[in-house]
Amino acid sequence: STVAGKLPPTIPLSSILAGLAALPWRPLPSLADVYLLLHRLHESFPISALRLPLSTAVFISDSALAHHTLVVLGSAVADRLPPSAPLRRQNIDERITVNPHGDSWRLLRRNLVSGLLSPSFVKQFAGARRWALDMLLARLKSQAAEAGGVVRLSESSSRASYALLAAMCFGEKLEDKKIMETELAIVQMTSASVSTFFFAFLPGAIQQILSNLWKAPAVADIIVSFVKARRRTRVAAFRGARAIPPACYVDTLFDLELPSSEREEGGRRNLSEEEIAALCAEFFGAAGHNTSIALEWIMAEIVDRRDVQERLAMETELIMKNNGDEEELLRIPYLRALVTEGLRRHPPSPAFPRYATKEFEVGGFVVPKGATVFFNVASMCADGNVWEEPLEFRPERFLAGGGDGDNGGGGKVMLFGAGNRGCPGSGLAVLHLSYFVAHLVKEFEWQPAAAGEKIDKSEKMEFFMRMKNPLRARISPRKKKITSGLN
Ligand code: HEM
Repeated sequence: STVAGKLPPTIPLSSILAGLAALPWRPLPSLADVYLLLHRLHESFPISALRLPLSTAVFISDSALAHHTLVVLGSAVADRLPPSAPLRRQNIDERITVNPHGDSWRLLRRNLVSGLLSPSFVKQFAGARRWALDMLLARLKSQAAEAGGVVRLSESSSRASYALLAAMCFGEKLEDKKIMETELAIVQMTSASVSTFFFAFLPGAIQQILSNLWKAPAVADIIVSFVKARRRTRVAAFRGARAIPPACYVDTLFDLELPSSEREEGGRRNLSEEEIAALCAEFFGAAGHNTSIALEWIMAEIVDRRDVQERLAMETELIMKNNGDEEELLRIPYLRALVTEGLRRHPPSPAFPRYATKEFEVGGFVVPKGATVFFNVASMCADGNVWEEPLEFRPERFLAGGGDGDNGGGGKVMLFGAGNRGCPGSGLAVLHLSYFVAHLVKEFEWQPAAAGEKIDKSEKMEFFMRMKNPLRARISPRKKKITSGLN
């Protein structure tokens, strides 16, 4: 039945044109353009709609409305927009991020959450984290030695982040060249899905024509080859009668059974190697770049903040005295506040889409069934009605008594989405960020590359919001401050 009420206001064409005029020109607007446009328009429009010929896009830029929609009305937006025809041809439909709310989605998500992301599994990878960190520190030291103390963090940090994820995914510490190739493959797959995002809004027949003209790249061979290699290792172990418990993401996927197609009703089936590779690619895509981009932003914010670095180094050092295991690291309130504030100030995913599976009402407006609902995270994080001085980087706001709540913003931060489809990897992301930030600051003192230089914090929207000019900073070994008298 129809809910009484009206559709959210449409942003006037004049405002959209003014916003578009300010964007770089492209023949087809990309997802990135939508994000940028939204960000510029959010203040006047906490909720708005754009009627397209075949569907409606709704944009929510207000945290209270977003929270209500995702958490209270959750089931109304429990799906994401189905992939467009050209992307469907890749035979990679079984993915957590895009599967409709149903059995396959539930099984795949549960497999990830209760497998790879479970506390015991995560703990198992402490060695891999140390290995990736050592790789990062070594690269930074050699860069600094070559360039008079100056480093560029982004390349090294994304390599370390991919190395760690590859270890979690394939159970193997890959050599540098293979990590680089994996990273490249994921970047290519991600940009293909970004550039075809708008296909999904076109009529089916046009999508079909486009899918004949343009073929989305299949899952990269390199990822399929890692899956096959892992299968061989497992078969060899079984032959040797060694029962091996699942040790990485791929292992859990080999063992998983999904409901099978209509042909064998009620039956179950295992995933094919290509499907497993697609799920691995999804894991890298969801976890890789945004973590390393967030790390770069956090470091950019603290390069010229000696006070922040010293406080963190001091608190970390005190904890490290007691063994310094990762669980202790996560209990340092200042570190947690710093990471959360970094994510708030520079959310790597500035918006995320959902799909309205039924008509619903929010903020006095009606969102029609079939609408794509975009949650505009960047606007919520920069909302002056919610945050005191939102453009300032102030970790203290997330400490008890800090004014903005001591529990990650008390529901005000939507960094990881919310509700039953919210990001399942938020804990892992925060762990990895805390781990890298704490060690980078414990190991080095960070300063602008040239004395007195201001860090350029301009943004550049690709699939993620990254630094337009990658961070360059000067590092030197940190001198220990804590004297024995403090212990
Ligand atoms: C800084 C890092 C990260 C950010 C900012 C981030 C952000 C997000 C956001 C905004 C969503 C959409 C949530 C929603 O619709 O409510 C999402 C979904 C998702 N994220 Fe993350 N994420 C991060 C790291 C990770 C990691 C480390 C993983 C590892 C497994 C991961 C896996 C996923 C998956 C599988 C989904 C889809 C969930 C579903 O549709 O059921 N993310 N993420």
